[in-house]
Amino acid sequence: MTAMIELDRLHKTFTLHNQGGVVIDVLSDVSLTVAPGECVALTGASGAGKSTLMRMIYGNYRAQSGAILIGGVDLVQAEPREIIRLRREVLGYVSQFLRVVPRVPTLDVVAEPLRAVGVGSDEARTRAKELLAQLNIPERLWSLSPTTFSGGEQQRVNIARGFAHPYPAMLLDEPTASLDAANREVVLSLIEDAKARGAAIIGIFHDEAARARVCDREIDVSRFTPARAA
Ligand SMILES: Nc1ncnc2c1ncn2[C@@H]1O[C@H](COP(=O)(O)OP(=O)(O)OP(=O)(O)O)[C@@H](O)[C@H]1O
Repeated sequence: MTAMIELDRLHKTFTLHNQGGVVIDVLSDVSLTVAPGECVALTGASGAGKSTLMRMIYGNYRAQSGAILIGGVDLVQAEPREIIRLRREVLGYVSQFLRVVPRVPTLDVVAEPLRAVGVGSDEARTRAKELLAQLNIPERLWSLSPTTFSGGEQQRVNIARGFAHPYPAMLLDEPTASLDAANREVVLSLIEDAKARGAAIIGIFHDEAARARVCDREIDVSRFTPARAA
């Protein structure tokens, strides 16, 4: 099957302009493919480069060389406009933290990614309600902005939002961290559903049991870490 996500000989350095222009070699020669329906876990010690790699795949960090193909579009070469389109239609990102927009009701926060791809208001809200109910957000909170919600409630709203649109490619950054057992189970089944409909997923999971259950392969990112001078 053709890959949905394909990383080809990526190289990433950071230049510390405020520290004498020191160049840190973080990742080199990263090649990796993820097929539709497959979930790959990034592992490796703290500082190995897992978050850096995720941020590169989402287009937040620019690679020095190599290619990041998402559904055939190379993010390394793409114009900002193209990256925005890709994030809206193709590439989802779910972190543990919600970026709260003040005054927008929770229901609309969750429905928004669907509205953005042209889904009608009623259908988008129906899907949002379904996800909020699944993630045990009490109905009395749906019309309120999540600004004042607890950390756990915000995390679950963020997950609902992240899974509203069926992205063909998804990046998951610790999606089960600090959830209770029941909600963790809901998130794992959302991931399984996404795989079943053909999503290609890359994730960071410190939760080993979660990783073992939903991931098909593990990639230890330290294999891409250039030997660093002491
Ligand atoms: N913006 C940045 N500027 C300079 N160096 C950075 C930057 N971001 C990350 N690094 C360096 O890149 C290396 C990899 O960091 P990264 O956060 O990707 O690791 P990680 O594997 O996600 O670690 P953890 O499991 O602790 O989150 C570290 O040595 C870090 O200091």
